[in-house]
Amino acid sequence: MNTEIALERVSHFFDTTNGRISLFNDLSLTFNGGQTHAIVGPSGVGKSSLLSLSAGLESPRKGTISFKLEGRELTITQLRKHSGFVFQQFHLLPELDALSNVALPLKLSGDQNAYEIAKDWLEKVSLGDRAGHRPAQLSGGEQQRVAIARAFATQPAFVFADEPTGNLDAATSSMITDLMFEFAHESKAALIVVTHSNALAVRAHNCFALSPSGIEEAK
Ligand SMILES: Nc1ncnc2c1ncn2[C@@H]1O[C@H](COP(=O)(O)OP(=O)(O)OP(=O)(O)O)[C@@H](O)[C@H]1O
Repeated sequence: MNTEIALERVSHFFDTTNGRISLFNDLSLTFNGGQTHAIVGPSGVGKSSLLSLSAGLESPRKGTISFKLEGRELTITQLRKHSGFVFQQFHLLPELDALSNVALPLKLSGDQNAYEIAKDWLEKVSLGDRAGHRPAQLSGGEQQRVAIARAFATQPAFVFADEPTGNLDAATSSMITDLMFEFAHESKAALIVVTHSNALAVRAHNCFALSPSGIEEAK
């Protein structure tokens, strides 16, 4: 299956009132479908920006990024329909309960069985009994499990995760990492994850180390 995100000679920078912040120059890499990819590197080097570009949330200043699903080029709008997201700060809607948070992207895509599917996913992350609880009534680890259920419930081809274990203790991080990798393997989604956690990075098929001088595959 030819599913991939390909960055070709991508350069990115921000022009600020204090001058230009250059992140990377002429960077080329491919994230293949059905595989797990970690992006590691020192703070401020541009990992989150690289993830954002790879997810089509931002456009690079120079170079091209193409998205393919089973050999077909995807537009950004099509890519969005096939993408799931997990963030360090969970990004759940505070006024919705766990079930509605997971059901929301399914409802937005017109799925008639949104609530049944969401219920199954909450059970998969062992939160079936917390379906009626809002994010404020859940711990950080529980909120991240809801976010993971939401990300995978739509059967995405690509899941983008930015520091998904950044705010969690070691035991909870390990549980969250297990869930993400288990679901990525089961669903054959490409998982692209930015992390400072070595324990998480070593689980990925590919580990890309970003540094001021460029990117290299760490294993
Ligand atoms: N919208 C923006 N405008 C100006 N500068 C930005 C913007 N977004 C990011 N930056 C800067 O770009 C650099 C890279 O940021 P980015 O968040 O991608 O790094 P990171 O490697 O993910 O860092 P960390 O590991 O600390 O989260 C930082 O210096 C940041 O301040």
